[in-house]
Formats: sequence, C-alpha cells, structure tokens
Amino acid sequence: MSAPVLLDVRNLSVKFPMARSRMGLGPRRSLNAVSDVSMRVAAGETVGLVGESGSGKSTFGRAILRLGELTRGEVLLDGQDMARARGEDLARLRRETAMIFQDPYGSLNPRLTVRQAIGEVLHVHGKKGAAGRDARIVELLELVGLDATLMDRRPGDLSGGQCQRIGIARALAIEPRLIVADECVAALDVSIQGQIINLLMELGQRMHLGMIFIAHDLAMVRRLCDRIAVMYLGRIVEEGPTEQVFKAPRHPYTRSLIEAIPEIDPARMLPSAPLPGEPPSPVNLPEGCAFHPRCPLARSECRTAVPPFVGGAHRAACILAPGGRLNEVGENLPETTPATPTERIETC
Ligand SMILES: Nc1ncnc2c1ncn2[C@@H]1O[C@H](COP(=O)(O)OP(=O)(O)OP(=O)(O)O)[C@@H](O)[C@H]1O
Repeated sequence: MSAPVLLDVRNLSVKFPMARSRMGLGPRRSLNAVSDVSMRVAAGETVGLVGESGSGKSTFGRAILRLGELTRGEVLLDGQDMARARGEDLARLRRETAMIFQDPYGSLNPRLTVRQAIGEVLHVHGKKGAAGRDARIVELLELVGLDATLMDRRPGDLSGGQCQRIGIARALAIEPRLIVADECVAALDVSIQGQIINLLMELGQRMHLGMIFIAHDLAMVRRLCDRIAVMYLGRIVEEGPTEQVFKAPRHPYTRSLIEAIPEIDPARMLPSAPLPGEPPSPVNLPEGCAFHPRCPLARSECRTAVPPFVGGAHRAACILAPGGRLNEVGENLPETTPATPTERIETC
C-alpha cells in the first residue's frame, strides 16, 4: 500500500452482552462478534471483507463508522480516533464517512421523493443552502448515472438498481473520504449488480475514496477490490493483495471459500463441496485456532495455540502458512512463498 493510510483500525473488538439465564446464575456472558481486528485502508483503495454469514463483517463495518458500539480498539481516520471522538469532533469525522446498505428499497424512506431523500442529507450535513441544493442534487444524480427527470419520484416508482444508485448518491452527498458498502448489490438482479460494481469502481477511482466492500460474492470482490480480508468468527484470518490471495490462499478457510466459487470452466461449473459443519458459537470460542474444529489440516497445536497473524503484505493466521509454519518437530520454518495453494497445502 503506497498511498497514505486513510483508515487505520487497531485491535477492534465488539462484544454483545448476553441476557442472563432465568436463574441469574453464573457470570454474565458475551458474544464475541469482532475480536482484535486491525485493518488499514489507503485513500483510493478498495478492500473486500468476506466470510460466512455471522463472521462479524457488518458489525465491524458499523463499529468503525460509529453506527454501532465497539468494546475496544482504535479507529484512526487520518490519525484522529473516531472510536473516542465525541460531540462536534465526532460529527466532523462522521461527515468523512458513509455507508451504502444492502436493501435498496428499505434504506430509502418510501414517502420521500428523490429530491427530498438527497436534499435531507445535504441539509443535515450543511453541504448546501436551499438555493444551490437542487443543482447539487442534479449533479449527484448524474454522477451515479441518473438524470433530473427522477427528482420527484418516490422509491416505489423506481427499480432496485435506480434505488441503489440513489443510495450511492446519498452516500456521496456528504463528500465522504471513506465508504463502507455492506452487501450493497446482493439484493439486485445479476445484470444490475455488474453496473453498480462498475459505478463504484469508477467513483472510487475518480474521487479517490477509501472503500470497504463487504460481500459474500468472492468473484465480485475479485473484480472490484485491490486487497481482500477474510473473516472467520470475528477475526481476520487472511489478508493480502486480491490476486495473490486468490492465486495462493494461505489459510485453509480462504481456500475453501475460493474453491466454492463456481467457475466459468464447464468442467468446474459446480462448486466443490461446501465447508463441512457450522462455525462454532461466538459465545464459546474454541481454544487455539477458532477454525480448527472444521479444518481438514488441523494438528494438535491448532487446538491449543492461537496462531500468529504473519506474512507481511499477504498474511494469514495459520501455523501452516509461510512464517507460521511448523515442521515435524514443531519448529517454525523460515518464511517462503508457495507457488500454488495445492503445493502449499500438500507440503504442509
Ligand atoms: N445487536 C446484536 N446483538 C447481539 N448479537 C449480535 C448483534 N448484531 C450481530 N450479532 C451477532 O454478531 C455476530 C456477527 O454478526 P454480523 O451480522 O456482523 O455478521 P456478518 O458476517 O455481517 O453476517 P451476514 O453476512 O449474514 O450479514 C453474529 O453471531 C450475530 O448473531
């Protein structure tokens, strides 16, 4: 990452307290939705955040924008800690960030026209006086590939793709520097998904936005994102430049996610068998590596020690990954870059 760091998240954890049992006995437990996650995003960079449902992606995205609580950690936006900001400082930092949501209809108020929906964001953030507001709304509509004829329409009169473009226009209205897009195309038709992804790629580059793109669709992440972070049970287990991670995944969990993508190649039209079993409960995290109960390569060490997150720009939290490797007598091997995932897995 050569561009300056825009977002620097350090050791972020989010725990949700659980209700006590009826008897009120025993210690109060909590659900570990996000555990000790660090992530950097540069201006103009798009980072894909992937993982199974419930792995903590949305909780992470909401916490860094202060749309949800966080338990511990720092969220530095241009060096200023959003996690601890209050009052006017927090309001100012919030104006630098925006979220694009999954449900294009649900994220818009059905009673408001397009003019009102975008105008209210401009008003709340003091971006334009009433006089210049309409002109700015038209500019924003054009930016997202729509035109002024939609100004007085309501969400019910628009297609899903148009609503999502309005959602993006609302996000851009505050001129943010960082956007978190949470499954923002998942509810759209496949043909429209591509258009919205192209739009995000173009806007990200043109406006030099930092972007975290939360998604289940790895093929889409591969197309859009410069880097990818893979989350499992609240932790990042692998992170690196997108092509490196796709071509040579270092964590068995990432490998299973990649192998589950259907290929265009007719011989591989069907994805390989999905990962067996369910993730363990985030209330009772397993000892050692949280992935070990499902990992085909797990060894006895994996049941006891949390693997270090190692490997430089492409890193993974697995004792079998480069830098975290163990040889037969349990000693760490020097870091090497495997040629292919198959070679790596087989030699581990
Ligand atoms: N407000 C809350 N209170 C209690 N638990 C919560 C709350 N929000 C999320 N969780 C739990 O936190 C964990 C992480 O959820 P989260 O929605 O962040 O995962 P996700 O990876 O975004 O999933 P998905 O891809 O399905 O959106 C889950 O176990 C979820 O049930």
